Amino acid sequence: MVTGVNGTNGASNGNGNGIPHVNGDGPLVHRMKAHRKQSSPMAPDFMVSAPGKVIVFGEHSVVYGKLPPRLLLLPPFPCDHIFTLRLSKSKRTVSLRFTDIDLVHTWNIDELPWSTFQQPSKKKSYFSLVTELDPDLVAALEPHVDVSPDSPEDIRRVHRNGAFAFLYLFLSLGSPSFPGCLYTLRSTIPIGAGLGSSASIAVCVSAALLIQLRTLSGPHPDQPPEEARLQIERINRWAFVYEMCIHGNPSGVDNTVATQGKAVVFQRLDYAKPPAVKPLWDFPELPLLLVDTRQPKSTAHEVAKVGGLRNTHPKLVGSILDAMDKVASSAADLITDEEFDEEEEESLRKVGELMTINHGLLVSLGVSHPRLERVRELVDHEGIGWTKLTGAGGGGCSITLLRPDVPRPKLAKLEERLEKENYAKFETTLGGDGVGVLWPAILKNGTEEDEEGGMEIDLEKFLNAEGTEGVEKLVGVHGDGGEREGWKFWRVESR
Ligand SMILES: Nc1ncnc2c1ncn2[C@@H]1O[C@H](COP(=O)(O)OP(=O)(O)OP(=O)(O)O)[C@@H](O)[C@H]1O
Ligand SMILES: C[C@@](O)(CCO)CC(=O)[O-]
Repeated sequence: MVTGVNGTNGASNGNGNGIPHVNGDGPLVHRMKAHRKQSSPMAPDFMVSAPGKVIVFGEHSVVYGKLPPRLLLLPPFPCDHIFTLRLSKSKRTVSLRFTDIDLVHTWNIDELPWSTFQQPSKKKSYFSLVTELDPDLVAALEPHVDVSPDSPEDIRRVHRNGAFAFLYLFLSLGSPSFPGCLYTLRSTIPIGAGLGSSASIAVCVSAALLIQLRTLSGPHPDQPPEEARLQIERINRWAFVYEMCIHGNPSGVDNTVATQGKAVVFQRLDYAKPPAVKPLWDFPELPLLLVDTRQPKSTAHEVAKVGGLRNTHPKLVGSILDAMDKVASSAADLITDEEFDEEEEESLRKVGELMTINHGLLVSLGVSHPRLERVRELVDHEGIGWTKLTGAGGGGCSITLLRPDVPRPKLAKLEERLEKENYAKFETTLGGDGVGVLWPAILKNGTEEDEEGGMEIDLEKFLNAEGTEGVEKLVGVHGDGGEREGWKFWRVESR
């Protein structure tokens, strides 16, 4: 949930503990449980967080919407965190601070191409379903997105993408009277590792802007599930637009799972309609080892590569994509079968075999990488599980389903080998919450300040937190003892 802290604008009720009035969904009254101290001038309005994801089956084939395209996903922690700080009304600037990629840029709000975005034929509403980027809007942003012209080409391109995606949403949703703002992001998800870092940011930016527009009333404890679902849908629609700016032709699966959380089966049959998303409440706790090759890759590049191969060999690639769909649907049937038991060798072996087949098909599409093949080789050599790449491939991460009886020394040997060869291993909690809001940005995080209502997370603390661990410790959604008091989530359904 999003929280208004500053009290300098309409989003706050004057005490800093109010929630904005809501367009369409009726007003929401929510009071902070804890007594609040005076806000510091560095305090942000609110924080938004969204998780990354692990694709267990169906990457790439999902882009082509085959029947039945089914994809199993698990969103893991860690999370992204976006922070927004509202400046004084007299400041007519919008600033973006993407610290992980050293992108800091400020635009003068009055110099942005509002006239193009506000034309009646172009203007979108906060609930619009946008399925392609408008070339006129893209062209209008062109003079504003080359924010690091003196940087090396690769950095320049990443900064350009970030600036472009942010401005596309900012100008589509905002208006020339939008107040001056600073958006600061720190992420605990490795970039370009196949764990959905871009989708997580897409969801954070979308949620933050929609909250600022006061188009979302939640999350709040008494929210009816239909209302929560509608709001999640709005966030997801605009997150998809952000993903289109970064990736060109995304399926929408990454932003969907980052918005909704949990494990889901995702289907996109028709791009003109929202995707069908089925949460899997009882997704088994599979013993997965997640390994990062530390080989950077680009989803846009890998998706374009498969597209090129499909154009050259339409029938052949078509049948490979069909086979991948069949693997994904077989896995969905298997895992949701009453007989499935994640502690039993037979059940795990069947899922493992499907992973091996899925990986082989991905290899045939050319989206593996020697460092991914090396992980598979090491795991196969020790005979301790089944491995596949996850996400777009071309580097990034692999997942290994471990056999139930793997002797500890064998696993330790593998981990030692991986470390020597510069791989990173992830411990993750899978199937967690989706987008969350901290409003106001006050959190009980195990310090003495908890007794006084919690610690106010100001921008300085946020920027100075050391590394991923520091960010997690300061503002992480989950503290050591479970969910942190403060963060709120849209609950789309109960079991
Ligand atoms: N922490 C971050 N700060 C700013 N931009 C980021 C950050 N993380 C990712 N991005 C944006 O997302 C792009 C990487 O997205 P990409 O889809 O290639 O990787 P991914 O989302 O981690 O992987 P996958 O799509 O396979 O899950 C970067 O080039 C950058 O534009
Ligand atoms: C490769 C892909 O299927 C998953 C990337 O995480 C692309 C997409 O679905 O947009």
